[in-house]
Amino acid sequence: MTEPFVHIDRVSMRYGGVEGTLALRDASLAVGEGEFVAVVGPSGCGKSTLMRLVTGLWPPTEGTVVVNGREVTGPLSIAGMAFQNPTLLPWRRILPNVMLPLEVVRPHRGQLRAQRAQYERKARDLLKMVGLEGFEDRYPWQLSGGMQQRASLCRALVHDPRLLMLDEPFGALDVFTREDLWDVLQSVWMAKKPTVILVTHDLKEAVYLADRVLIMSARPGRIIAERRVPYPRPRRLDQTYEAEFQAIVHELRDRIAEARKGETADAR
Ligand SMILES: Nc1ncnc2c1ncn2[C@@H]1O[C@H](COP(=O)(O)OP(=O)(O)OP(=O)(O)O)[C@@H](O)[C@H]1O
Repeated sequence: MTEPFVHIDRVSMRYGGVEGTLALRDASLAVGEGEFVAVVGPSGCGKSTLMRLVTGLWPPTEGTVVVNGREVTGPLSIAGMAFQNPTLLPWRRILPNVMLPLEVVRPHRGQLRAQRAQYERKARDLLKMVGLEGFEDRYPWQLSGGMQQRASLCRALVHDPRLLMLDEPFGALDVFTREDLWDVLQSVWMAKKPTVILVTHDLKEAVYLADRVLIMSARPGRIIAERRVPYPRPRRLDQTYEAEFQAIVHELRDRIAEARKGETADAR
């Protein structure tokens, strides 16, 4: 088997010193290059913690995280990220907010001055794709929460990251916007094939988007099971109403319910 693009190997994470909260224990996970995985599990089981370790925002207490053949020891520049709360800079208009990674991430930051028009076109195309054409010159506070979230997604994608880390990016959106953005994400994935790790509470979303759904135990979290999703792409929203699709969603729900029962004496 080829090396996984993301390899989390027996990682534990304790916040706040030896007496602190054990968020992950002995968690392992391998994701192939270009694969789309979703991570689901009971609330508080350590999903966001897992994301922070992969992106290098926190170091693990034990174990290793390797991305693209290198151990992660600090913030990862090849990753695009989007979270549940849009984190746009309030003093910047939408277009420069979306273009921010191009100012920060190599090799783009060295090329930005020479290729500004091209980069700007790309940012505008993404904004158009998510339905924000005409809002490029607005400030974040002039947009609804859902619109800000779309802009955040554009910012996560603008530098064509090889790794896309999405932590509940659609959690706060209404169902129609959410489903629109699933298809935006699906199209981007089909076009560019980034490796994607998506944390979500929405099991339908997980099954619709991922190649593989990973199920975490209750805290201290680790991956306890996985479910492959057999459908070729592009997937269509009407498939989500089919019996087989719904059976997969139910199977995941049952497994998470079981994981919650194991919630635990074990949590320290
Ligand atoms: N910065 C922190 N300091 C201390 N404890 C933390 C910190 N971040 C998370 N925790 C604790 O670690 C555990 C796992 O949190 P985490 O946010 O990773 O879970 P989650 O699965 O993403 O939760 P949810 O499903 O509710 O979003 C929780 O008990 C949480 O309180």
